[in-house]
Amino acid sequence: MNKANTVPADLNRSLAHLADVVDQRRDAFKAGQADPKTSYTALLFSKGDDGILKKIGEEATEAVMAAKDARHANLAPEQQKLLVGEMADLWFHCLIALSQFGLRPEDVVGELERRLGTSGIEEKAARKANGND
Ligand SMILES: N=c1c2ncn([C@@H]3O[C@H](COP(=O)(O)OP(=O)(O)OP(=O)(O)O)[C@@H](O)[C@H]3O)c2ncn1[C@@H]1O[C@H](COP(=O)(O)O)[C@@H](O)[C@H]1O
Repeated sequence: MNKANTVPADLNRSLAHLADVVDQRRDAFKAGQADPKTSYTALLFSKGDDGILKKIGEEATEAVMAAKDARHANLAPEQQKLLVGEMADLWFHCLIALSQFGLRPEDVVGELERRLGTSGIEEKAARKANGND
């Protein structure tokens, strides 16, 4: 996995492009211009907060199960491919949730970039010291 032909030239741009599609579907659904019968994204938005969040739980569980299967199969390529598919489903449904709450993948990537270089151990210790944990 992770060979050149499977890695987008620009991960941020790919995520932003997909988020644009999702946001357009969200707005079209609200305007009555996207049909849940023909658009899976519109179908998710028709389910509201609870339906969207429930789907994230389902997809996360499916990703965990695929990871367990991949480990059991000694990371055989076919199982790795299934795991990538489940992770892609999970990321996609997270993009739907971000859109539902008026957020963008750029917000998440920005937060991850902000954290770059800060050890999670140090960050947690600082939170505890500040009484925020
Ligand atoms: N990236 C995705 C994408 N990834 C996953 N999925 C869908 O997410 C669903 C995953 O659900 P499950 O694994 O639970 O399987 P399921 O049986 O279909 O779902 P349930 O019946 O269990 O609810 C599948 O129906 C996939 O087709 C996606 N659907 C859409 N997109 C993107 O969104 C764009 C707009 O899609 P539409 O709104 O459908 O036109 C597309 O062009 C794609 O770029």
